[in-house]
Amino acid sequence: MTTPPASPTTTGRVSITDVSHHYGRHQVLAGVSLTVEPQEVVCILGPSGCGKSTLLRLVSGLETLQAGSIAVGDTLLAEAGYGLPPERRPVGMMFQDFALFPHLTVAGNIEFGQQHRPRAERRRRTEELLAMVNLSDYAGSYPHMLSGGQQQRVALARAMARDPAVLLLDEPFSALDEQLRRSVREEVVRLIRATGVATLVVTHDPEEAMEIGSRVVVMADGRVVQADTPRQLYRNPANSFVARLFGEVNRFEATVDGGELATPFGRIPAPALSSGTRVEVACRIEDLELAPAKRAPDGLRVRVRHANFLGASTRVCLDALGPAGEPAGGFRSEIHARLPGLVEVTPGEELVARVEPRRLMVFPAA
Ligand SMILES: Nc1ncnc2c1ncn2[C@@H]1O[C@H](COP(=O)(O)OP(=O)(O)OP(=O)(O)O)[C@@H](O)[C@H]1O
Repeated sequence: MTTPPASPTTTGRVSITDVSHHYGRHQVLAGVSLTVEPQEVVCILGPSGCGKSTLLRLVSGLETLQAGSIAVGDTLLAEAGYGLPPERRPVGMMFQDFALFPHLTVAGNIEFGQQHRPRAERRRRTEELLAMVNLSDYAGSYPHMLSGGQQQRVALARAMARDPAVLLLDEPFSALDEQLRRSVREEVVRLIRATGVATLVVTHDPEEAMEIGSRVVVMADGRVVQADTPRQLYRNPANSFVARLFGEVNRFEATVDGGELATPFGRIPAPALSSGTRVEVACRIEDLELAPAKRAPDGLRVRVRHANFLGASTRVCLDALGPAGEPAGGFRSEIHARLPGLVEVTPGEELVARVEPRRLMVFPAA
């Protein structure tokens, strides 16, 4: 007999507090804390091996918690030495490969895990979920008869079948081809938001994280590096790693001198840093403006190496020049700009590059 969920009414904020985890002597999570509010979709973003899936497995109960605590509202799911069994946690999980049962129909897949419910109620809930994911006509079909996007929606309905307070999605769209991914992603996120369940999505795709997460938790080496809105992560990254995760940047070295930094794009104030501090100055390549040298006396002199038209934008590769037109020293001389639409430039052409000072990002030197 299957045990019922902790409580069908369990709800509230998901709190992951100071969670650490080792596999043998290999530490994969080191003091991770994060929260997800009801109705919030939070993405966990980070490179392969940084511990994202392990964190989801700890929340679902597939892995035993070694340190820290995990709770939903007032219900403790796990702490060191204690863990609710997975089937009693108010958690729904959807995996990268959908993991549908091939021998069960669509309705059978969605009914699975609802054994604690009386038969009539199970049927009713399955019908509701089929309608929610727009697959009522496919109740008797088998998974192999459905498209990738339809299978994904069945997997979502199955994850929702026990009315979870928390939905965990592990790389949910990576098995879909590029064309399908965007439309399925929009549809699934719309459905999730409509249900109002607190949702954690693991991805290694920054664009996907920005598109679906109201907040994004960036992880590296088992730690949270920054947890913020997509806009903050893009405009105010905590360090150079986060800056580069969300797009290409030009990076320069600089040294603080009398409360100011001399950058290739002019001097900027750095009142909080003492003289002699070495820093990295970075700017997004789309924040660079290019102008003909004659019309713009101020700025960084650059010479076009080559340009690539990419449809929505043109990416221009440039050499930074010193005041007398020689290749500039003191920082990497190759820089890039991404300009909207088609931009006609000629290799060898000299231009002036400018960046609004507020768009320059300053980080500790690596
Ligand atoms: N059951 C296990 N036993 C031993 N080591 C494991 C186990 N599961 C994961 N690891 C290791 O722990 C680290 C973190 O794995 P995890 O799957 O959590 O990372 P991830 O960020 O989800 O990576 P990916 O994006 O590649 O899925 C990796 O180095 C992995 O090899």
